[in-house]
Amino acid sequence: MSPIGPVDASQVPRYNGPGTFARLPRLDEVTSTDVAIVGVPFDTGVSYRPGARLGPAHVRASSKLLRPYNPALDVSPFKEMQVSDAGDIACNPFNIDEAVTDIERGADALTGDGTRLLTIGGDHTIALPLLRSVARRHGPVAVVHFDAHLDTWDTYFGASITHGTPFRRASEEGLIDREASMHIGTRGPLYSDQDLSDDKMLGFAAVTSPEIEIDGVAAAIERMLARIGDRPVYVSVDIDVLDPAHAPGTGTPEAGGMTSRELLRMLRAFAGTNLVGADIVEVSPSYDHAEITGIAAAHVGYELLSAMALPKA
Ligand SMILES: N=C(N)NCCCC(=O)O
Ligand SMILES: [Zn+2]
Ligand SMILES: [Zn+2]
Repeated sequence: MSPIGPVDASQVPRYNGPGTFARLPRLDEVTSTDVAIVGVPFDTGVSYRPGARLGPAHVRASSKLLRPYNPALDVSPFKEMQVSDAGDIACNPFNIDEAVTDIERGADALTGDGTRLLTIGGDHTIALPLLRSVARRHGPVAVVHFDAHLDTWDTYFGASITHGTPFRRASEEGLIDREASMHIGTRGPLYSDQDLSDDKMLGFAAVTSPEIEIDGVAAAIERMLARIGDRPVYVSVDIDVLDPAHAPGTGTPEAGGMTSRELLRMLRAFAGTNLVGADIVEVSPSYDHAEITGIAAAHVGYELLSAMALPKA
């Protein structure tokens, strides 16, 4: 049976429903799914501007213009595999520990049959329970983390699970492959130079935003692919990796970031890799204008799905 694709925009105008990502079918409308899109509307872990709990609905609404064929990778992702929208994981907004358990259980329930997840957040806290779930299936994974921030800080106000700490916890818990994980696009002021030495100890390499400017995207892709090799890879995209000009709708914006064109090109390089899951986080719609950030996030999702649709090299 061939996959059920998106609603045809030549038959039903794209501003009509449904409200699923890319107008794809809902999970309960398909018999099985290869990839599920799932929202995690959680933002109790933020340290500055809130609002990412409204990210999943915003990114879905901004994804209506996506078309079925991706010329950059010569693939029709929704023909190659069944992709469906699983709705949102309900998680406790008042208790971070409980929310993290809710998210991990929700992810486990969706992936028990081998389904891969593309998660729309939510703040970056959610990467921790998502990685716990992924590592249970695949063992420690190569994490490629696109972000202005390291997110390997230790605690904020004594709290160990926040949006600034998921990758330190993931490294401590053995969820990531310390030989193969890296940040892309990091930049901006830190608390001290110890942030960088701690980060290295935790197993992360980095291609910083200034390095991308100086050496170019091709060199960044080369370093990224060399680092991950043929390991199972999990991609986490904090939308604030983009310059605020390309993604104003986010909670902790930092000047001097990547363009959306550079980011989409880097994501296409995951075609042929063993991409076991991905998330897009930190879209905060109340700071967005003209859906700039929502549209960027929707295209990020589309390129990740396209890469997932192509066979492993
Ligand atoms: N946007 C994410 N994920 N983290 C930013 C944390 C920055 C800070 O509070 O210092
Ligand atoms: Zn960030
Ligand atoms: Zn982050």
